[in-house]
Amino acid sequence: MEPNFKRISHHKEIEQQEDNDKVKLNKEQLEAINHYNSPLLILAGVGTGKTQTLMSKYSHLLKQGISPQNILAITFTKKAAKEMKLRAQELSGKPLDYSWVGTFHAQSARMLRRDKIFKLVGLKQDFKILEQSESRDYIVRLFRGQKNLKRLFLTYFQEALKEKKSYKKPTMNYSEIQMTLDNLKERCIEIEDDMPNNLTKLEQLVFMNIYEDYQKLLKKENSVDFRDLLFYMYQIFRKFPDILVKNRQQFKYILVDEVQDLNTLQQQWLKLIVGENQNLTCVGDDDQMIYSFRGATGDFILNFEKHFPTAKIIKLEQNYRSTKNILMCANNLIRHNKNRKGKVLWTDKEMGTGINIIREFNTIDEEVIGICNQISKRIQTEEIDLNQIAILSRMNNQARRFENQLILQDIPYQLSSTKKPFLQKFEVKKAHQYLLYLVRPNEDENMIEVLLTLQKIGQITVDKLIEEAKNQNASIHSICEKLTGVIQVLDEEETSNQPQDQSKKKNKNKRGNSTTLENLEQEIRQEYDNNRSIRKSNQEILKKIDPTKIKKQINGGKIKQLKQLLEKRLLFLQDYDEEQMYHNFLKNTKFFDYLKLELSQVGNVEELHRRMIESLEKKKVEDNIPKIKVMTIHASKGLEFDIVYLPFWVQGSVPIHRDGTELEEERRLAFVGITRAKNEVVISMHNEEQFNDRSWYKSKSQFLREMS
Ligand SMILES: Nc1ncnc2c1ncn2[C@@H]1O[C@H](COP(=O)(O)OP(=O)(O)OP(=O)(O)O)[C@@H](O)[C@H]1O
Repeated sequence: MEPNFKRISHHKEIEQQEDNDKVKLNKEQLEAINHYNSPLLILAGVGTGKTQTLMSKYSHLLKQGISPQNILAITFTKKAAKEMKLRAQELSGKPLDYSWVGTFHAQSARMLRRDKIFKLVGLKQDFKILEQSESRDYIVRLFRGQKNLKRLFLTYFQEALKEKKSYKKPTMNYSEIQMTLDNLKERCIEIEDDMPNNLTKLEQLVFMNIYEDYQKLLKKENSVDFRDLLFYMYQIFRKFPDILVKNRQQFKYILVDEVQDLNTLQQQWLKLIVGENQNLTCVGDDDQMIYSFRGATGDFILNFEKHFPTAKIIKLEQNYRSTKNILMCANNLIRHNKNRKGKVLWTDKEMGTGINIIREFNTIDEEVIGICNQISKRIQTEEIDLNQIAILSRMNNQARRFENQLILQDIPYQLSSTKKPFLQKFEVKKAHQYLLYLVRPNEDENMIEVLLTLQKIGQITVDKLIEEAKNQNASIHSICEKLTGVIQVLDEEETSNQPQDQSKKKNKNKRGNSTTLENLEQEIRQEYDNNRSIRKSNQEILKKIDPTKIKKQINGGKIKQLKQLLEKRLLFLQDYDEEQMYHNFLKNTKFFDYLKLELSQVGNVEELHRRMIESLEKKKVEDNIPKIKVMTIHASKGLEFDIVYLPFWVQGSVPIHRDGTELEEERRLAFVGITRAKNEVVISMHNEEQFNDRSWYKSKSQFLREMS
C-alpha cells in the first residue's frame, strides 16, 4: 500500500537570520525554505544561492527536530554532500552520523546494502564498486580471444572514421563502447527489453553483443559499475513494491540539487521514490545544463509542473558571487542562447575589473607555460590564497597539459578528482612500469604489474610466483628465469657484444630517431650497465633456485607467456626492432608526448623516474596545503574561486561544436566557467596549433565577441 502523505502543518517558519548562520537570506530564499506540502522548484540563476538555500532548508528541518533518517538529500558531487553535512551539523548543532546526504550513486549503494537487498539482483555480500578504468578493463576482457567480435566493432569504427572523412587506421575504442553501455543504462534500457528502434548503430552493436555478457561477467566477479548502482535500485523499486513503499515511508522530505542535469534513469529513480510525497524541493538552473552528453535531458526542470501538477516555482535572481563586470559579460554571452527560460540576474556587488584577455601566445605550449609563469609570479608578489585560483579547461586532456608545467615550476596544484592525474592513468602507469621492468626486473613491484597485463596470467598465478619467490629468497623475475629457461646473458658475453651494440646505435641514428628517443635509449642502457653488479649477484641466486615445485603449479600455456615476456625484455636490450616496438607503444599511449616535454627539461631518465614517483608520493603527503585547482569546467560546477583562468579559448576548443543545440550547450559551459569567478577572470588563447610537424592558424573563440 502507498503511504498517505498528509499535509504537515506544524512546520516552524524562519523569519529572519538564524543566529549562527553566516549569510542573511533574502525574501525569496526564505520563502523557499518555508515552503512545504507541495513540490517546489527553486529556479535560480547562477550564484544566486541555490546551494545555500538547499543547505539552509536541510538545516532548518533538522532544527525542527526532524530526524536525518527521514530526509533524503541528493547532491551532484561527493564534495557538495560533504559540505552540506558539515554545514547542517554546524547550524543544527546535531551530529549527522546517519544522514542520507549524498549523490544518487552513493544513496543507491547504501540502499542496496541495507537489508541485503543486493541479493535480489544476484549480488553477494561485499560486492565491489568498480572505478571507470576497472569496468573498462572488463570490457576489454570480453574482447580477448574473440576475433569475430573485434572485427565487428573494428568495422564499425572504420565506417565511423570514413564518415568523418578520416582515413586513420581504426582502433578499438573501448572507452566509447563503455560510454555507450552507460548510456543504455541511463536511458533505462534493460537487457531483457526488445531492442528499441531509436538506437544508434554503435548502441545496437553494444546492446546485441556486449551488454548481457558484460553484466554476467560483473556479477560473476561480484562487482558493479557506477551506473549499475542506480539501475539496480531502479529495477528493485519497480519489481518489489514493498521495498519501494518502505523507502517512501522513510523519506518524508526529499531535497535535490542541480536538477537541470538529471538523466532519464535519475529522473525515473527519483519519481519512483517521491511517489505522492509533497515535500520535494528541487533546485536548478536551465542556463547551467551541461551534461547532455551524459544523457541529461533538461526535461525535469523545463517541465516540472507537468511532472508535479501541484508544484510551486520560486525564482532566485540576485547573484551574490561575481562583480558587476563579470556578471555583465556572462549575461551578454548566455543571451545568445534561444532555448532558455530566461532570468534577469543582478548584483549589488562592486563593478570590479573587466575580464582580462591574453592574446599573446603563439602555441599551446607557450600558453601553458605563460599562464603558469603568471601564476607563479603572482604567488610571489601578491597575497593570494592558492585555493582561490582555478584553471578551468574545456577538456580533460587540456587540464592535464598544465600538470607537467606546474610540477616543473613547483606550484602546488590539485587536479580534478573526477579524473585520474596523467601519471596515474592506467596505460601510462603500465608504460612506466614496463619501462622500469626493462631495466630493473628484480624489483617485484614492477614485475607484478607487468605480469598482470599478460594474457592467461592472473592474480592466482602471480600469487603463486610471489610465494615461491619468498620461499626461495629470490626475486619473482629470477623465479621466472628459472621456470622458463630464459636467462640473461653473462657479463663476459655482453662485453664481447659491445662493438655490435655500437654498430646498432649507429644504425638507429641513420633511421632518424629524435634526440629524445636516443636519450631514452641511452639512459636505459646506462642504467642496465650500472646494474651489472646487481645482475652478477643475481646469477648466484639463480643457481640456487629449485624450480621443481613451482613448475608443477603453473601450466605450460602460462609458462609460454612468461617466456615470451622474458625473451622480449632480452630482445629489447639487444635488438633494435624490439626497441622500436616499445617506442611505438609509448607513442600510442601519449606517454611519449609527456617524455618529450619532460626529458627536454629534466635531462635524464633516472631523474624522470625520480620525479614521477616523487610527484605521486608528494600528492599523498601534501593533501592539506593550499593548492591551485586545475579541472574541467564540467567539474567546476557549483564551485567558486576568487580568480579563474580560462585557457584555450579558440574556435574548435571553446566552443568545440559550432552549431545547433550543441553550440548552445558549449555556450552554457563557457557561461559556467566565467561565473565561477568572484573577482577576476583571465581568458587566454594561442595563434596556432601543431601536429606531426604541421601547424595551422587558430581563430579566437566566437564567445569573446558575444560577451562584449
Ligand atoms: N542571501 C545571501 N546573502 C549573501 N550571500 C549569499 C546569500 N545567498 C548566497 N550567498 C553567497 O553567494 C555565493 C553563491 O552561493 P551558492 O554557491 O549557494 O550559489 P548557487 O546558486 O548554488 O551557485 P551556482 O549557480 O554556481 O551553482 C556563496 O558565496 C554564498 O555564500
